[in-house]
Amino acid sequence: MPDSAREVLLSVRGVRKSYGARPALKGVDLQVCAGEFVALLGPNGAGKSTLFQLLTGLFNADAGQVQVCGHDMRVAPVSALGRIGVVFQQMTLDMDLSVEANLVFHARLHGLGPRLAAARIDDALARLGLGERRGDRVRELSGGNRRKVELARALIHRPSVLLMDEATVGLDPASRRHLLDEVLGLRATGVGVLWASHLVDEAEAADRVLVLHRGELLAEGAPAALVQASGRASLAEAFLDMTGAGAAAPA
Ligand SMILES: Nc1ncnc2c1ncn2[C@@H]1O[C@H](COP(=O)(O)OP(=O)(O)OP(=O)(O)O)[C@@H](O)[C@H]1O
Repeated sequence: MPDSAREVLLSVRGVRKSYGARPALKGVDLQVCAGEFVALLGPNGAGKSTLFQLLTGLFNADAGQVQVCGHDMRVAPVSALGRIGVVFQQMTLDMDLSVEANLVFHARLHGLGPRLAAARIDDALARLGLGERRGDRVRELSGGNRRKVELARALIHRPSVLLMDEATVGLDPASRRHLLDEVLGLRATGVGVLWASHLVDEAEAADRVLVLHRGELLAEGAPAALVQASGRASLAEAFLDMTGAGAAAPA
């Protein structure tokens, strides 16, 4: 369970979604609190992307409720979405625009004035070690640096909740580690993170792990607690027991 002393930033209750007759989410409940890193671990087809689409307002759930900082996604979508930053599984930068132009575009979408946008872009690029690359077209960057730019973009409006959907897919081990460490470091700023992955090692440092399988949450707890409850030696083995998935190690 989440720490009851912390503010709940993201609340999902009883969320259901089907594609035709096929259920993708069968009544999911979860919370993410301020300064918390929650790993949503699930094999392919578990329903992670469907959940993220609901959380980002791309479509509505068949039933249930999503609230961001107290704003209901159905009733007040603009307020709810304004508190969210997201990095989707598929890259969504404009490859032919520069790093800076991509960030400026997004800052304007969020209503940031030119001065504030410039200051935040300077700050983000410096922190991510991309200051020298600001004028480069995204097409010229490595996969790891593209993901860093997406992270900078997701944070430009200072969201309360950061959603990361399989954000390390296709990255080499060092780039995966850098991105994960960068996001783990956001806890100190009070941002609540929901990190979806099928890679167990990415969940090892989470405050809580949620195991999603075939549209249902099978387990929830700190990594060590899940391992202990499973009677297995590692989180990877516990996850394999629960899901039967061959997802313990990165591809
Ligand atoms: N647009 C769609 N139409 C029909 N079925 C879909 C659609 N999108 C997802 N599904 C099905 O819903 C279930 C959940 O899929 P989803 O993509 O949300 O899972 P996931 O955990 O993100 O998996 P992956 O890591 O493979 O993307 C799967 O059975 C999938 O086949």
